Amino acid sequence: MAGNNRSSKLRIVGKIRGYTEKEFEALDSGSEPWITVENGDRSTVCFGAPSSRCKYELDGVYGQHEGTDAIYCRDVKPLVSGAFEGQSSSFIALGARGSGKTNIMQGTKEKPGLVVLAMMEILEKATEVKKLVSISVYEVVQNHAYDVLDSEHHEVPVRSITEFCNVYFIQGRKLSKSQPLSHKGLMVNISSEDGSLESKINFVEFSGFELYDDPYYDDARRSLKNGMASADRTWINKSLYALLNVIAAIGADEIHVPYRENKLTRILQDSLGGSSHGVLLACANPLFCQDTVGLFSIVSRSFRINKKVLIDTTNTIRSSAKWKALSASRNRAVIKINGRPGFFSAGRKLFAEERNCSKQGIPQKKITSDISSSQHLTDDSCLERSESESMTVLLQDSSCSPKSRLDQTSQASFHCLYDVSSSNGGVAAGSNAEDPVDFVSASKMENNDDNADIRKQDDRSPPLSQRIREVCDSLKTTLCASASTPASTMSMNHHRAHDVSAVPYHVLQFMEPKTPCPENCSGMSGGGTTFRERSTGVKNTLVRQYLEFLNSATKEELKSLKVS
Ligand SMILES: Nc1ncnc2c1ncn2[C@@H]1O[C@H](COP(=O)(O)OP(=O)(O)OP(=O)(O)O)[C@@H](O)[C@H]1O
Repeated sequence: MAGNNRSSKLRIVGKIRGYTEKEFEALDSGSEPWITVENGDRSTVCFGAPSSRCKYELDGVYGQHEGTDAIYCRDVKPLVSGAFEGQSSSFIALGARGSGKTNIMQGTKEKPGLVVLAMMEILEKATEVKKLVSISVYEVVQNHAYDVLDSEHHEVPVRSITEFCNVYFIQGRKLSKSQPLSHKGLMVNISSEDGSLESKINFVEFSGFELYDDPYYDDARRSLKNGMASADRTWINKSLYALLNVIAAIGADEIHVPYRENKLTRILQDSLGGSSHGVLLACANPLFCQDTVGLFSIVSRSFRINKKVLIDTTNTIRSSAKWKALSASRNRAVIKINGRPGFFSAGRKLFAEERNCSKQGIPQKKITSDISSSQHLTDDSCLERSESESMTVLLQDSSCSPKSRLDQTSQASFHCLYDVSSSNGGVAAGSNAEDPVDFVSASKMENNDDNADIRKQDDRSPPLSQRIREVCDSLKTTLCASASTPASTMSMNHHRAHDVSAVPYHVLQFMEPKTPCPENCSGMSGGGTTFRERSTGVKNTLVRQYLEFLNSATKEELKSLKVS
């Protein structure tokens, strides 16, 4: 595999599984393969017959005949080397059911998988440089994390590959067999001799999924006797979207990365994004499988977002004022739509379109060609949408430009109020260390105490109601200060100015002086701004802030708003 040689911290690659004997026997001689790797750059995967090819570009695609060794050398070895330089990382294999994930990750006795190959090298290097290696094996089922090995100590030290295989395969498999539909994770911790953690590598085998619930498709899934229950399909698909949202946010260099939306992404938080490296391996069934097309369509979208950011960086567009303004406003737009990057909803739209096609009985060939055309449409429209959202926020921002001291105060407060990326649970991509969620805490989360998130959030930053009160206090102080100056005193009714400092905030924001200002007072009221103008400006800003807050606040935030 050649593929793209991008210097990205996140690589998105594909692997086409080889045929099983049964599949090979069932193939018509001379029939075209359903999925192929394009010969040229080896980074494009093609679905369907040559006439109606649907293509997706990734960082690289491993063909059917390329083994686990090839994936190891190109995509896992650098992560292992990085781990001994303090670089944490994640390797995530995902794909539809029966797409060969287990075979790639765990392998067989004869052909060891990526996990075993990596552990061999890690243990060898650790002995050389005198580091300690310990592992945690976990499963995520229904958004609950379980420690497979040792629920008390969470980490089991390993010194040799035999020891590792005993712990991982013999002990681990006993339990994992009872949970066939789960995300299986192996966390390898590398510590110094004094026991301090230096880096970790996460290997995740994502649960096999079924994106489509239509029995219309005569695809590979039919060979699986047990269909997936809809409850399982729901939680697995939800976590797939959560993971891809995180990948897309990292790829797009968003400030807010929605790690907290899912247990798995929380566990991976300190080894995915920020300064950590990551590889996403999309596994493909070699026979027709609509889920595989769906997966490649969404991962290639993440790839393009990532690539676009890299191109922008090269062209130094990102240093331009326009880019900065757009980027900053887009981040606020992202916060505004509940922390979900806007572009990802385009993915959902695509799925909805595909699903509708299938329900209407449109043949598969038609659907695949529709996918390729609608893909471009959704991509463009999602960018447009994102930018128009950005512009809305930009307009909102420009409307509170600092004309006077009062407005400056309110603008600062506006940013303070809306800078919720951290209080919302999001962690800036470059600051993972701020709030590490290691497996210890993940297993504690088994209790599924959703309020814990909110409480933790409260520990780190003051509640929103407190911030609003701060805004109110600073406004009152400013109003009082301007009221106490002789010019201001002349420009307004003294009695009213006195009252202003005493009225509660929720009354103050809707209050406006009823007595018209004398015509000559504008020259005396500082900066040519009358009290009425300032008051109206303050009122508008506050009303806008309040409406924004009421529209986006959670139930808990609304409850905490009670004015004491
Ligand atoms: N490279 C390969 N060549 C031939 N057969 C393979 C290859 N990889 C996997 N298989 C076969 O394909 C089938 C599915 O593989 P595997 O169990 O690894 O898929 P999976 O994605 O882990 O499935 P699930 O999500 O259901 O757990 C198995 O029968 C396996 O033996």
